[in-house]
Amino acid sequence: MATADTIAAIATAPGRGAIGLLRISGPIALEVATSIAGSLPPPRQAGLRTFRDRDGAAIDQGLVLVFPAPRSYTGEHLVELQGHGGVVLLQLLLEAAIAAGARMARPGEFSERAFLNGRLDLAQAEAVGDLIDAASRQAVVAAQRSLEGAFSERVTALADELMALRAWVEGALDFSDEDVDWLADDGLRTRLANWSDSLDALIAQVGQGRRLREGLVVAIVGQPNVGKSTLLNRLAGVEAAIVSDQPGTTRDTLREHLVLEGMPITIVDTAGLRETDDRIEQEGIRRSWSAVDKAELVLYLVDDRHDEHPQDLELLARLPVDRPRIVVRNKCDLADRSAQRLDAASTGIRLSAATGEGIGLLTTAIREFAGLGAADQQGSSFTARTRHVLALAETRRHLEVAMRSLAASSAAELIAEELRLAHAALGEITGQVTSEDLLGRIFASFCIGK
Ligand SMILES: Nc1nc2c(c(=O)[nH]1)N(C=O)[C@@H](CNc1ccc(C(=O)N[C@@H](CCC(=O)O)C(=O)O)cc1)CN2
Ligand SMILES: Nc1nc2c(ncn2[C@@H]2O[C@H](COP(=O)(O)OP(=O)(O)OP(=O)(O)O)[C@@H](O)[C@H]2O)c(=O)[nH]1
Ligand SMILES: [Mg+2]
Repeated sequence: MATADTIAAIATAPGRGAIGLLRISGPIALEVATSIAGSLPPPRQAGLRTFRDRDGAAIDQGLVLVFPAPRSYTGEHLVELQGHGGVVLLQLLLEAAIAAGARMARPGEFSERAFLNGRLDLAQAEAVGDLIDAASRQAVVAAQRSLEGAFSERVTALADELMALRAWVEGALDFSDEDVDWLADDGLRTRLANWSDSLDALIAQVGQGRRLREGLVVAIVGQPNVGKSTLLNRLAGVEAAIVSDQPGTTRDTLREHLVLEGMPITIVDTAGLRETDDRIEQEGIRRSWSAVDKAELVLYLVDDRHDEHPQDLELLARLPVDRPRIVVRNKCDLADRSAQRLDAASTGIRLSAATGEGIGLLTTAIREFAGLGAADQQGSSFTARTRHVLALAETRRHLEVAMRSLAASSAAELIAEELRLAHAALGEITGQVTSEDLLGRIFASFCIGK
């Protein structure tokens, strides 16, 4: 694929640094670099050169690295000028490259070219972005697995199998005159069912990968004074929220971003839920319910000393029915153990936000909810994005229609069409099937120079 433009960008983070990198890619990259560095070292060997700005003034001494097409990151001629990390200096280098015929690269344009030239598929290119954004060691390891192709391989394997199934069904179409009832054969049904199982396994894994990347929003709610703000502070490890023994302390919702055993999560502390005449507190409580609406998981806090409080049962019933929740029985340090009340029967996780006792149980429960399992099972996943989750869901929908049509002995045309659509949805993940619009959206979120 020929790209007419030669692009240039500063590839190191903005601001001063030890080293700064100008990246140039495209048909005249070597000429552009020569005009700045005077001469080029042999391919893939660093050479020390004096860099000159557009007016010919020597401005830096740096290393030059040449990757002739097609063995480069982008698949095009690519040159790196590795200078000192000065803000003005790098700007002058960029201007010199532009004066020599390059243009400024758009964000992600190097990776986009790598994709267009077949050096990376789309899921791998996205993994480059995920790697840069990774907020935990686990997310780094997962993104690296996607970058090396672990996710793409699974998608491609599924797509290849689906291709074979489509050939089967389309074969039935071709021979429909001959009264051979290919589709009545149980073989197709079995293979579709098996394929569906593999798809489900991938969907589960991709759900975990998305969590690693995009995190989880968790709201802490409950009656006043049960210790919601104390729990937020405990999980965040800082005194983010005001704590007091006065019910109704928290008014505004308070958000803390944290990484819980490798998983990015946003915890929202809320105003305690109760009937009140105080206008400000009423507004706070309205915000609590709105936080519940936005949360993927609700931690419903109760005071462990109070047996099934009618108010709590009523409030729990007011949570949206499909909203996942964990009942947390706080202040277990104060609860009377000798009484052996309903402990065995009562549900929920017992902990003390004040002392930290039992917090590990909560962390584990949150991880399990997110589908991430115990912390020691790390590294079996890869990163994935909402886009991938949606594409797999679309694949699944078409597959279901196809399977239902098959069971109902519908026309082979119908089944073939649904399988074709399933295949197309799957192909969007690796970029076998794409639109300009999709590419634009994906690469625009990258850094300049990436
Ligand atoms: N200086 C520098 N460091 C960097 C990068 C870079 O572009 N420049 N990278 C930027 O992402 C990452 C490394 N990833 C890279 C991936 C592929 C190729 C590349 O040139 N591939 C060619 C040749 C491979 C080879 O030398 O054997 C190819 O695949 O054909 C370069 C860097 C991180 N570190
Ligand atoms: N002993 C003990 N005290 C706790 C525990 N958690 C919270 N407290 C105390 O309970 C009181 C209320 O705590 P908060 O965290 O402010 O309660 P809240 O649920 O945020 O209350 P509102 O903001 O009013 O809704 C404070 O005095 C805390 O120190 C706990 O686990 N054990
Ligand atoms: Mg509070």
